[in-house]
Formats: sequence, C-alpha cells, structure tokens
Amino acid sequence: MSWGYAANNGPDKWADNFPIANGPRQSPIDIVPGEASYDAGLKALNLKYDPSTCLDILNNGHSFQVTFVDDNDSSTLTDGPISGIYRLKQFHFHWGASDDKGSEHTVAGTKYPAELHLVHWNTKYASFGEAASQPDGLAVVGVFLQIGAENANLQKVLDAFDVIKAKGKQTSFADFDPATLLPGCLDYWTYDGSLTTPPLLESVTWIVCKEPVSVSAEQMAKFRSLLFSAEGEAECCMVDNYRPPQPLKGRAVRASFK
Ligand SMILES: NS(=O)(=O)c1ccc(C(=O)NCc2cccc(O)c2)cc1
Ligand SMILES: [Zn+2]
Repeated sequence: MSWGYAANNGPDKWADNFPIANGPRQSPIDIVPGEASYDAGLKALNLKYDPSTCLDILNNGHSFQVTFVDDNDSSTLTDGPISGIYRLKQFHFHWGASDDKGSEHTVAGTKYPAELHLVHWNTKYASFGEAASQPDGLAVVGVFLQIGAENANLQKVLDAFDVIKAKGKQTSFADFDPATLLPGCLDYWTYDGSLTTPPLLESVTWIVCKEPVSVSAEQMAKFRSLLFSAEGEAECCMVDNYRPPQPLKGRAVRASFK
C-alpha cells in the first residue's frame, strides 16, 4: 500500500514508512505573521521563467504537475533568501474538497482553498534527485489561492485536465509561463522545511508569498474533477491532497516585508 491522503494511508500514517515525518524541520507550518521577524537582509525574489521550457502535464495520483526542462538555466529562481541558482523543475497544487480548506501552509490558522508550489533545485548539485537529499537542495515558492475572479492564466492549465483525469495520465503542455500564476506583490515569509509529501526530505527552503492569487469557485470545481484513481479502478476524487501544519520546533520564520 503506498502513501496517499485517505484514512488508511494519509498524513497520520506517513511516519510508519517515513520516520522523518516527526523530524525537526517538517512542512507545512502555520505562519503567524506577528511572530515572523522582518529581515532587512532578505533580497527580493528573482524569478525568471522561459515558457519554452514547459514540457508536459501529469496526474501522478497525488496531484497534477506541470514539468519543465531543467537541463539548463532557462527557468530559474535566484536571490530572495537563497544563494546561487535554483532551476524550476515543476509546479503543482494542493486543494480541498470544499473552499474552506486545501492549502498546506496556513496563516494565523487561516486555510486557503488551494496552494501552488513552484519547485526549484540548487544547481550546485548534479540533479533534482541529488539536491532533494541536501539541506540546501530545494527551494519551493508557495502561493495561496483565494476564491474570487476567474484566473485566466490558471484556466490554461485547467483546460488540459480532461486528458489527465486519471492517475498516470500525461500529455504534452507547451509554452506556459508560470510567472503568470504569481501575485503582483512578491513579499514573502521564509523558513527551513521539508517536502510536504513522502519522502518528506528536509531539504526545502520555503518561500511563501503573502499575497494570494484569485481562483473562481467554478475553477476550484475543475480541480476536484481530477481522480486519485487510475482508469479502471473505482473512481476516487482528487481532493484534500494537503498535509496539515507540522510543529515549528523552534524554527525562525522570517519576513521580507515590514
Ligand atoms: N509539496 S512539495 O512542494 O513539498 C513537494 C515537491 C516535490 C516533491 C517530489 O519531487 N517528490 C518526488 C521525489 C522526491 C525526492 C527525490 C526524488 O527523486 C523524487 C514532493 C513534494
Ligand atoms: Zn506541494
């Protein structure tokens, strides 16, 4: 039985096979703005994405992800809280069965209906896989989605869903600029954390944007039309694919803004 989000294989069971689930720098966390410390030394995020590096879109049975060509420095994250060059590997989302839950990070206990993760790896290592096992190997930019106006840029991604409804389905996806999914203001909180799904490796510098982007209620319904299950299996809607906040264990959360 592999990990998932159901009662029998979900977040409360992950420690059985992945003991790091109870480690010192697990993610996500509840971000308490009043307890974050403003760090004037934090630089602005420098995200430079090349739409031609966009490769495909895949339902991996846990979420859907858009994957990028990462054999060169065409799509990168630099500055912000990190040093060096981190390459964009993929982006994906986490969301709820209803609009009152779905994000992984929370802000003073507030859950958003969904959260976007843009996953980057440190080019001082040879590959994503190697970087994923290093304490400074990965940097993930998190963006909250809140119910509001339809998001036309997000719609381009949702329009691909019909062909990736079931687990394991994949299709080509080209010329998409993930920068169009970012909020106008790139103020952020940052802390040392982990992957939020198994193998839960403690290799992520988290960069969580303060400003959410919009998604319409109809677009959220489209997220919920995906399936955790493969073709031919009993249909299981892909919803509530989020890990709840984990203990801070003394970690500092820094803010790039006052
Ligand atoms: N939700 S998250 O952004 O923390 C996240 C990002 C990436 C991954 C991921 O790539 N998992 C597969 C994986 C992990 C480590 C090494 C690998 O070769 C593959 C998992 C969670
Ligand atoms: Zn994620």
